[in-house]
Amino acid sequence: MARHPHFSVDSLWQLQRMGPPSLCPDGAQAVVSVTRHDMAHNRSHSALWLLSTLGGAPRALTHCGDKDGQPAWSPHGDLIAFIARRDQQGAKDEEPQLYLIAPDGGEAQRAAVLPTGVEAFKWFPDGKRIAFIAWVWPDARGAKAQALRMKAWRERKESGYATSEALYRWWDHNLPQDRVPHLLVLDIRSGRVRDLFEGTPFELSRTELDGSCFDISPDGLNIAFMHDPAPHKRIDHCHALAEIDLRSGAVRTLVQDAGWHLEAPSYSPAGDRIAFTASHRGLKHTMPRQLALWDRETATWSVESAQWDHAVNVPLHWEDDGQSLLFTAEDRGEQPLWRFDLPDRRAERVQAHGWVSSFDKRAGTTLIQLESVSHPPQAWVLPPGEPARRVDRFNDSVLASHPMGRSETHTITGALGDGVQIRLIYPPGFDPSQRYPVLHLLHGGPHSVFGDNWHWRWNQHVFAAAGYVVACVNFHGSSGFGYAFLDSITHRWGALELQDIEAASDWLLAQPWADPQRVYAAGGSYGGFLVAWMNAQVHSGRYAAYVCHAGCYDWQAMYADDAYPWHARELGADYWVDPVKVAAQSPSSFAADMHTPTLVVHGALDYRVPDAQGLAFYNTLQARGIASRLLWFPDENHWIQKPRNSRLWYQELLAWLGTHRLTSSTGP
Ligand SMILES: CSCC[C@H](NC=O)C(=O)N[C@@H](Cc1ccccc1)C(=O)O
Repeated sequence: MARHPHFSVDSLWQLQRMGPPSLCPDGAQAVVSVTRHDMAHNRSHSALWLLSTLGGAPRALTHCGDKDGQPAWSPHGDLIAFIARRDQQGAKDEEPQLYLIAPDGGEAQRAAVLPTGVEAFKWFPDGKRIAFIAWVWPDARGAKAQALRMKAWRERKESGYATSEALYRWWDHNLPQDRVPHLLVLDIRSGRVRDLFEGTPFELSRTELDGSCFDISPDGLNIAFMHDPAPHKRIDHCHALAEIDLRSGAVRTLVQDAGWHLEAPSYSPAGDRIAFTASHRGLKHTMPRQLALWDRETATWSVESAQWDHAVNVPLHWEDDGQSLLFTAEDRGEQPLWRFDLPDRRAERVQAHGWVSSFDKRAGTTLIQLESVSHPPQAWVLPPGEPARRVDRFNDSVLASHPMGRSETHTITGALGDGVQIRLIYPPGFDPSQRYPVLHLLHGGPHSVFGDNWHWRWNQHVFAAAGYVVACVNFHGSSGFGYAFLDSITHRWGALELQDIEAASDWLLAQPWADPQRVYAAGGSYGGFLVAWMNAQVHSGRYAAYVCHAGCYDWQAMYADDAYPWHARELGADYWVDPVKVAAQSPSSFAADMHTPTLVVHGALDYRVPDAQGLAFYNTLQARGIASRLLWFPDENHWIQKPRNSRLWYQELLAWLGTHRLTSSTGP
């Protein structure tokens, strides 16, 4: 029998990545964007595909585009709109544009030429108009004036960026200089565009610019949106909900409360209520998103899920009867789809197990994208009263020909005597009578999780197939284990997490298969902070080597990041108020105690954890004569996203780990 090669970074990049689905009105088909990668040419290509929920084979819908994304089926089913940057009809798009295509064939047509491009959009219920988000110059009136400003901007010879804003960059890009995100409406037949915020001080959230930041009422007469009501925008401001009357253009505030951050408005089927998420930032920065409702008749709002210890994800999807809502929410390393029943304020799982990354529901048909630690998102239809049925086959042959090891979870006793979950991923053909190296992968956030979900960047199976038992500890501060667990690390970053990781290492080292000379830890961002922290806090000879990817090293210097207004709420103080408290949580303060070989990785375009953090850490290790290596990418951000850079990343990590083991002189 032929032996299949193990899963590797090359097999990872052979897998196709499916975007969120949009169902047609009768639920018989869904459209998705599917991205394929070309390792040889270091390129990616996205096209639209149709999936039948009734049993037919998937069908490619677009062929000419290169980056066709965010498809949405029109309310009458006759068209699919999507966003693309194309070279067609004698014009090359300078900015992403809206395209329309008939689901049964033909090629897509540009819906209009939108000078400032389009970020996200939604169909009006009449199927004749589309509301979309674009970054516009607020002082320029009309499409012609915007086009002139855009042309002048593109042709300028200076590259300097000048701003007086507090919020001017986000993750990996500068926000467009002097432009703000507005909501516009395109009339498809006439091509006319109206800027709903023109001449007003309103703008959408500068950082959460997707279709969930606004919603169109079922009668098409109003649009509800979230926005920062303060004139000087900051990421730590609480957002309010407002509604614009499309006939008069008048905007009225629906809910505004300095303590509550409000997001993702969604009209009920009758339009009489708006569901949204609310988190009480006035109390704590870490407060979870709860489900809330605004009532038109009484003009009052209420939190509906206060007694349910889960953080509600967006989007919120109303069931047709207006009595319940669908959304996803994490639960102990899973992320099921839930139905929240409004009359008795109770949540029940719609999908029993696993990790639902996105979903849609039309005409009684529910389509979910279900992933696990061992496969990327797959499309499943959930027929009422019947077992779930898979409706795509995108990656089956690649996965079938690259066997993976099994995975399981254990609960150990961690800091404060609490139960802490470890997810283990074993090498293929794992034999417990043999010895294996152990690799901790530490997640970022800190308020996120290594759940039963697929990872493109920290793919556990690539490491497991190279021979490591991979251990993912969901340390204190992780999401999905209740609010007390999530908030327990606030103002003392590093302390409890380290106890959990160390307890997990004790547990792992007690297993007969664990090689005590080959225990490693690697992590990105907050996970990178943790490995830098471990390097100073854990005694020599415990871990053979570390990998610190985009790690936070010095919380004072981290003020160069785009999230600086959040620091004090997590660390307990700003550095000028209590420098000792901030320094006590910074790995840089303990550089003299570091001793373990470390690979430092950083991308120069990372604005969340600027690369000066990684460079300072690496230079310190070099200056101190500790074995270290730097992998620096001039063209990557917080994440390594290009196929060839990703391959180099995995190769460097595996080579680094492979060359380090403890000897009798170094430990254990
Ligand atoms: C809680 S503040 C950090 C927010 C954020 N969380 C979402 O992932 C984040 O970017 N975390 C970084 C690490 C970091 C922590 C604090 C300030 C800047 C960056 C991560 O991705 O781990």
